Amino acid sequence: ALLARNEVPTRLWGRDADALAAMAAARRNLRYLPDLDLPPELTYDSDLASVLRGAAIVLVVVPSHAFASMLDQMVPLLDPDTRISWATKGFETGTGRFLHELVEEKLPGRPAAVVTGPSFAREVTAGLPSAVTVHATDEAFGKELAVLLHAPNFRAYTGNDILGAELGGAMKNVLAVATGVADGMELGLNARAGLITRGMNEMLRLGVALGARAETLMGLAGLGDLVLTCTGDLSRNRRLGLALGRGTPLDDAVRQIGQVVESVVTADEVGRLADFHGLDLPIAAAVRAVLHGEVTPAEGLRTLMSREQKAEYPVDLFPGRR
Ligand SMILES: NC(=O)C1=CN([C@@H]2O[C@H](COP(=O)(O)OP(=O)(O)OC[C@H]3O[C@@H](n4cnc5c(N)ncnc54)[C@H](OP(=O)(O)O)[C@@H]3O)[C@@H](O)[C@H]2O)C=CC1
Ligand SMILES: O=C(CO)COP(=O)(O)O
Repeated sequence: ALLARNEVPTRLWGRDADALAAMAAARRNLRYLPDLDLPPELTYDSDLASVLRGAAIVLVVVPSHAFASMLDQMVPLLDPDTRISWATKGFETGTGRFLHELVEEKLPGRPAAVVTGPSFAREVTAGLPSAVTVHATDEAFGKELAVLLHAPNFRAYTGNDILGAELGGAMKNVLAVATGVADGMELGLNARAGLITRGMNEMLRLGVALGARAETLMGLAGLGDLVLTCTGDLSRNRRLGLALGRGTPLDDAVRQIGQVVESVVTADEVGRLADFHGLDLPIAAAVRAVLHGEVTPAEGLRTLMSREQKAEYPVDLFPGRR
């Protein structure tokens, strides 16, 4: 909708031809955003080959668990000079691989970019002010995509730390569950701020271990999206936490939300990455244990609160930088 409003010729593909036809007729996304008008310039096509033919840029926004299979469907159909971008937040399910690693494996050398940052789809579609960031493997492509997205009420920044940008967007979903649980248990505003800040500490420590830049994680892709998702009730991941904190079983909570809740798979992948790098990330681990039903939210909280006292940053994250 944003691109079409910017007069960028935009074709929307989806796997459900009937849903697309209904969207085209109503000019509304009847299932997910039924009350918001979509721009008349947006076109719809359920044939993947025809929608990809001649496309200058593809923007993939399927859930992370579907990203690899979506790429596999697209690769044989893509023109050689089509550039690829995504707004998906998460890792390859089961391996902890970053999505840019999948793109590089399946489309080696192809310019690639992630669009990420604090941006609830509902608010962007409604034209409310938002700011995101575009991190790309190719500087010219990142700038071009940011220009296409940039609008009077939509700021698109650029960067070249694709790993950091992806990590921030994936990890904030797990941390949003933690703050949601605390709020669902009515633990108060101090608990919420403490969890957001100590969650940021976990994002920074994992990010630095993986080679991300701290600035990326302190920017829109990390802190910005963390604050949004931990505090905004439009967040599905926060709402999952709220429901768990109030005692709703996981399956019921996911069913009631009725959309993708990325943390359910991302929590495992964050655990996998943390283990691989020998890192102790207690909030992310507690979320994972709650999601697996290994502990109740109350037990998870007790474990977090009874950890040993220590320095806020026991290890210097940036040795030599003062
Ligand atoms: N919503 C938001 O505010 C934001 C979301 N994101 C990220 O975007 C991604 C998608 O989120 P969102 O759109 O909100 O999720 P939704 O659950 O609202 O929609 C997911 C869409 O992906 C489709 N889909 C699911 N599996 C497949 C598949 N295997 N092949 C093709 N299409 C598939 C679904 O189709 P169907 O309807 O037929 O099930 C649906 O249209 C996530 O990674 C999320 O973190 C990023 C920024 C903001
Ligand atoms: O990523 C988002 C906003 O930036 C959407 O968050 P949820 O997936 O938690 O709804």
